[in-house]
Amino acid sequence: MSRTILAEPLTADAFAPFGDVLEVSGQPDKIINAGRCGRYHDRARLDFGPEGRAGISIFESRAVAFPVEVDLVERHPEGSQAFVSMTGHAFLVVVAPDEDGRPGTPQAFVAAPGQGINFHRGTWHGVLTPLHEPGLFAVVDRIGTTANLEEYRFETPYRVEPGQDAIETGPIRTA
Ligand SMILES: NC(=O)N[C@@H](O)C(=O)O
Ligand code: NI
Repeated sequence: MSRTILAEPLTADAFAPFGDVLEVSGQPDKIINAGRCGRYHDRARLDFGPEGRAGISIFESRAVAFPVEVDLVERHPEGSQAFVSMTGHAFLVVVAPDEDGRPGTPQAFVAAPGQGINFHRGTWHGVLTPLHEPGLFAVVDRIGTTANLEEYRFETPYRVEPGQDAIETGPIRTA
């Protein structure tokens, strides 16, 4: 028996309690490269703790298809974690509020092509979940000597279905 949640489109406002959405939004903060490039400057709150350092790892993960069963979430108590698709495909993001040290009811979002995410330190989240192959991502997170990982397994899994507005199209297409 599982409980169903609907994945909604990822927006900065809806995701704000959990982290940052990495996307082109508003006007660029700086125009650089001889006017050819807009820089959307410093758009995520990164945190690697006093003992850790920033690292970029490459994740090559198998893609999944809806409905997606979520029976496990995790969090990183010592640092933030960012997922940046290297193929421009959509991916599923599952987060949950903390309720006295345990995850509450999860929320699911579909990150559209052109969106990445950065979980703030300690945010309960599902693991990297690509929706299209290849599931190739750059992951910016804490490198350190501790595990920096707390996992929680739900007694009853959640079944994530796409909400009607969730965007799943393939790679970003230039105009
Ligand atoms: N464990 C690991 O490196 N990845 C997870 O943290 C994840 O969120 O995918
Ligand atoms: Ni993680």
